[in-house]
Amino acid sequence: MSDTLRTRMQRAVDERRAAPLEAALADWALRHGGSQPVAVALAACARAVADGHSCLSLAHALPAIPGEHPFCDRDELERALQSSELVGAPGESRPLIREEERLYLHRYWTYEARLAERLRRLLAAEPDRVDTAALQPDGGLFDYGWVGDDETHWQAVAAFVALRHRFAVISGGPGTGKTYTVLRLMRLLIESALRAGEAPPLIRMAAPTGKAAARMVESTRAGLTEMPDLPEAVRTHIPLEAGTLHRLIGIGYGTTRPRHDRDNPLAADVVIVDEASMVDLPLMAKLVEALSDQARLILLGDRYQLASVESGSVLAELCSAAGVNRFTSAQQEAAAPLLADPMENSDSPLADHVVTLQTSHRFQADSPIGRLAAAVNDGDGETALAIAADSAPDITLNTDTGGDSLDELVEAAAERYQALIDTTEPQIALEHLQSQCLLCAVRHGPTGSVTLNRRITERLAQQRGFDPRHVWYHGRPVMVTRNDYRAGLYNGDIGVCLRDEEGHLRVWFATDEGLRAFLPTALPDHESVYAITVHKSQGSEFDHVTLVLPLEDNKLLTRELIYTGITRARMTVRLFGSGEILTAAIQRRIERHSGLSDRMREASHE
Ligand SMILES: Nc1ncnc2c1ncn2[C@@H]1O[C@H](COP(=O)(O)OP(=O)(O)OP(=O)(O)O)[C@@H](O)[C@H]1O
Repeated sequence: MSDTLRTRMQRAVDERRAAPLEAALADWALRHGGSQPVAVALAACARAVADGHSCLSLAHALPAIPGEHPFCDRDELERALQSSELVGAPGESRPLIREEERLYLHRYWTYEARLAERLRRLLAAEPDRVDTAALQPDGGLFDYGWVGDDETHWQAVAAFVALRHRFAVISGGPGTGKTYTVLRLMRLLIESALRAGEAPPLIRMAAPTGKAAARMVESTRAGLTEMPDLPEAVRTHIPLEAGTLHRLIGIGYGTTRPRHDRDNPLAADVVIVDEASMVDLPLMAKLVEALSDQARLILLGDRYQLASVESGSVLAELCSAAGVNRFTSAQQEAAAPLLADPMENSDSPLADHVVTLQTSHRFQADSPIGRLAAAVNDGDGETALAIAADSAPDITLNTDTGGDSLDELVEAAAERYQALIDTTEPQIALEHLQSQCLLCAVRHGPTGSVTLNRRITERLAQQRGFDPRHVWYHGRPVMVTRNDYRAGLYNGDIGVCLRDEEGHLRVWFATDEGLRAFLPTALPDHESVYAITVHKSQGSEFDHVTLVLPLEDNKLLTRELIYTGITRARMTVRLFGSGEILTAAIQRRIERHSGLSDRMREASHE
């Protein structure tokens, strides 16, 4: 019998329905006394994690060998789980943990439980008294020019929330002023310590990727130039450095155990994390464990963006448990001078910690891209299509995705990328790359990034007479796909290969230290970047974006993916895909199973 299961699992691996790890885990379970349903459940848990879930939700589906029907019925599964030595209750040390309708790999149960426990402690800390005077119009810190008399200045409220609590989330789309808010918040924290004769807080900034960290520094510097009245005594305590979260908590190459944890906490009074939507469950759990007891954690990000490719969507879950700008009555009272309208009462313990900024200061409020993004977030495919069809030149919609149309897309892209071949100036080539991008919803298939990269390379080679089989050529744009701290190149960095006067090929990047050239052989992992996936584009912005949808609907096409793709554009968006596929995508939400929201809800009943 067991051999049958092993054979079936192996067949699933051979047919690429299952990963080798799933078969290995099922085999391990059988060898360690697990029954067949338990072996299949263990493999299914590993698969759930690989698919981005924190656990296997038994309420959604019974465990199955991928591509087959559930392995057994619910009763048989219950009996198997209850009688197995491999399955334990929360807190037990067993490979699988059963908690209500959720089945976890032990490690993921621990991440989730510890994250929730630390967050609950942060939430339970006595709120600080905040003098709202500095945040009001007369305080002079926040520009009230754009806010109507009967409107709430949500940036000021976000600063209030982060000053009042040890844990705060400031969510907002591109240009909604997250950096603007955080700079003023840092100023208030530093000034209040200096006034009290205390040491100013040690503030550390970090982001999930090196590139996002570099952008954080860039925005902070730019924001500081807009604060000419900032006293020098305060300015010197505002950090002008940011690193990856891995680096912050001391996770090195080849280890997943951080140097900083409960026993060796981080030296930081305030930790500010940007692009927090990209932080997965294990990393978020390690981050909160590394905080000292008195530290303040501020997460910045966009609740509507795609989550990390790894398991968990912590930011989105915390935000959705909090709702959009609703406070408990106690907090409404404390924030009353800042709130224009009475708001709906919330009884979620998270509500007081989350503020959503909704006004972009980079685009006009009623810009077509802003309206399209809002319709996508509302799941309103019909309105999204109407905006897309009627907003040229900001947005254009190409619903004819036939072969000719795809050929034209490749042809037009190749035409534009000729500019990289026509220049020998790295600055000009890099600016050109910042100005436009072809974003693909998927990696494989006729409209996937792999195919489009290949086709554009071939077309350029034909037009410009080079051999497309040569990996390196003058004008090749590349994206780094792995951090290389020594080289100072990070996952997501985009560079361009140019031939210098002596005829040598060098790859140029705009880094913190200005333009730098690398030997092609010295680059960390990388790939051509005429077209990239929406996932890879997170944290980047371009003037002009073409978002290419697949020709067939697919469960990975979600509202979050479409939103992330279109909000990468600063000026224009071209949508390439059928109306049906676009609306189907807008209606589909990323669904990730986890127990985090339930655990946080429990906090209110403690
Ligand atoms: N209240 C405001 N009054 C005037 N200008 C503002 C205000 N808020 C933000 N801005 C300006 O809008 C621009 C975008 O703000 P900021 O960089 O803080 O946004 P962000 O949310 O951090 O954006 P991103 O997510 O793209 O990094 C900046 O130039 C900033 O100075």
